[in-house]
Amino acid sequence: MAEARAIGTLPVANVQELAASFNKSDDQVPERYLVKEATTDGELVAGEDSSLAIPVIDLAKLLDPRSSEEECAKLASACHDWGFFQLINHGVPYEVAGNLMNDVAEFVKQPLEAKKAWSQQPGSLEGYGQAFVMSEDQRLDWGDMLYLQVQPAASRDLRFWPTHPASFGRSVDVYSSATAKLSYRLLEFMAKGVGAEPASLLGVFEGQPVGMRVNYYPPCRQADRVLGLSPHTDGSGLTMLRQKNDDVQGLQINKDGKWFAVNVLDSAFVVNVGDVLEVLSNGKFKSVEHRAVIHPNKERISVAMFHYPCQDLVLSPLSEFVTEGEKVRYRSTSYQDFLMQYFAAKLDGRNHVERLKLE
Ligand SMILES: O=C(O)CCC(=O)C(=O)O
Ligand SMILES: [Fe+2]
Repeated sequence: MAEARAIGTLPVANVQELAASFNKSDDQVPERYLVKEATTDGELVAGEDSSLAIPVIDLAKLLDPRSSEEECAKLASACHDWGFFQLINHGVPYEVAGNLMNDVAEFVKQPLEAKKAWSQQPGSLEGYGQAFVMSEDQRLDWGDMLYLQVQPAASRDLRFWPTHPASFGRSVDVYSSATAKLSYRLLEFMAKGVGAEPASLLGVFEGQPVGMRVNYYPPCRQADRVLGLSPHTDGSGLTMLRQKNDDVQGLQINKDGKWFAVNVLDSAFVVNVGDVLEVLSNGKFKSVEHRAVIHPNKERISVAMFHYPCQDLVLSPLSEFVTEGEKVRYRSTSYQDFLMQYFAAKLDGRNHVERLKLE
């Protein structure tokens, strides 16, 4: 990620502060945050009915030889049809995620002046602020972020790591080691689910960088006129997300042109396929467009862990994933170039991965 660190974003107002005064006023949403169409317009499927909800995958079933094959197949179709699933029985202790979420909430609660100690610096992706703001007239998202490279430990830039609360660093360390290990297990089962040898896929990801993004979405009185995070795909391999309050919905997934709201199950990870994994799998797993919407009177905090591939990767479908007689569907590119482009543009649906498609 060294090169990616050379790119940055334009500084913009802190949304937590803005929301605090806006929500007490009678004003209209500031022009720069206004979406063209209300986020409630168009078809939105709430996902109460299980056939309309993202699939649930059970790690205990994947690990049990009696159910593994069936669950692997379910995992593979979840990654193909939805690009998303919720993972239960994942074995990451409740307190490991709980400690991180508490520390993150503690960080967010501090006054802005205190948080400024960890602000993004010009030309840097890491730190507290926003991302993907490339021009003065770009519409802005209703949220603040803290982005850090968290693994491997030697790559950490501690200038951006909050020292309040004091346990923050330790919580991130324990949590990110756990999600990294879990991501390798999942990649192995995903490969098996499509009949591919897992070794080369694992070789691309094991021991490689992990980025962490804390998303803070303040409430907004006119919630349907703003977006917390614009529609996008993730530039990673596999992303694993948890949120602080499981009762506040925010994440929505675009499937067949409809937005599906995700009801996060208690203590589950929401896992999704990123652009890199779509390409490596020759499209057998899909990097699906998603967005975050805002609640009218509740804040929401989510933490996304981005599991990246090795930095010198030539990004192209792995031969294990190109079935005999099947076409190679993506052109080959240097992963570094891909990443530079990803972080040097505004969030814009599936455009990064679409550009790599051959058909
Ligand atoms: O907050 C969410 O639910 C979505 C976050 C997300 O998509 C991201 O950080 O890339
Ligand atoms: Fe995302």
